[in-house]
Amino acid sequence: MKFAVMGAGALGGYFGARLAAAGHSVGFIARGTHLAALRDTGLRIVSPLGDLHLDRVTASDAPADIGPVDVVLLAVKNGDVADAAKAIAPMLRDDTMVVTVQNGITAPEILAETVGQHHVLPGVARIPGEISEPGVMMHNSDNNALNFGEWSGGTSARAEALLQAMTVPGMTPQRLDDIWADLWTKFIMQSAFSGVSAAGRLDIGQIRSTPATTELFWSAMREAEAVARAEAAQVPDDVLDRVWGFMTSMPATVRASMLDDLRKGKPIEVDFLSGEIARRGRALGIPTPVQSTLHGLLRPYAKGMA
Ligand SMILES: NC(=O)C1=CN([C@@H]2O[C@H](COP(=O)(O)OP(=O)(O)OC[C@H]3O[C@@H](n4cnc5c(N)ncnc54)[C@H](OP(=O)(O)O)[C@@H]3O)[C@@H](O)[C@H]2O)C=CC1
Ligand SMILES: CC(C)(CO)C(=O)C(=O)O
Repeated sequence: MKFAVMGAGALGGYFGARLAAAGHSVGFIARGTHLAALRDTGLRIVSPLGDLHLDRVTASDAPADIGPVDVVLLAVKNGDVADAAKAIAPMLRDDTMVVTVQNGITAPEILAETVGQHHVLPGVARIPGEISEPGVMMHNSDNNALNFGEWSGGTSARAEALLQAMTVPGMTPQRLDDIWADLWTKFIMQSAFSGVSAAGRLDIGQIRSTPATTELFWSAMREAEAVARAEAAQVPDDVLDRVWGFMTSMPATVRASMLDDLRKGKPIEVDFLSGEIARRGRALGIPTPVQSTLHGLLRPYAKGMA
């Protein structure tokens, strides 16, 4: 299949590199010093699942240079989704699939407003990592899940073909019948994790080993779960235990991607995580004091400090 990665950062770089190494055609859309490094020295993945160096990649800041593709992996941060949705027009045919990976619940809707819902396959990624220096993606655990599904549920020939194409070494794709349930499950987790990790400058090990901080994390999750259920999200009855199981399975040094962004002075996704839970809670009449506090503490950094 012919892929394009819109936003070849941590996730886009990782998945795009694995797909390219397996023989797929992959065009990377990047910018700034990272694009310069991709052009000069290629893309390097440092990963417990095996390092990879692609010394030549097709990289540009202009989607027209890549042209129409079968699949666009939309891997920009939430705050860039609306602009990226407009920018990818030259890479779309009528039947191009656009897969999202953003934390939170709003990216598929924002994307669909511009490109149309029929293009969009909402996705959920569980893969801790960051761009550690231009041209280098550091993968911080062996989690590499990319779940996706059809917007309206069930399956389709195109979703099955995509699953097959993405089943390559270093990737664990899964097609789900109800991708929205997984988006909400991750949203419950990530609103709590990113808020506590970033506000407290804490990695996952510190959150797990400090009872008061563990309780804070659970309180934030309970608020997010209440909002999810009021929104009729079909999350499992034991969603919080499942999330905690995932939290305890990750290496102690993993921290939320939002903490990495905060430390780099980059924009952070707080409006799309704790802020979105608090906003929906207000609309639904559900109290969200912990999520609102996390949002308030982090909101000053939403646009970054760089
Ligand atoms: N990192 C992680 O551990 C995880 C992240 N996620 C989610 O995945 C999404 C992507 O995160 P992540 O990979 O960390 O983000 P990154 O910041 O590493 O990657 C996004 C990249 O897209 C680039 N970009 C944005 N807009 C454009 C544009 N118009 N043209 C060219 N390049 C562009 C950014 O450039 P620039 O840096 O200049 O802005 C950046 O290099 C987020 O929504 C996050 O919530 C989900 C699971 C795990
Ligand atoms: C929890 C983690 C690292 C795992 O995917 C994540 O999604 C993030 O911090 O953005």
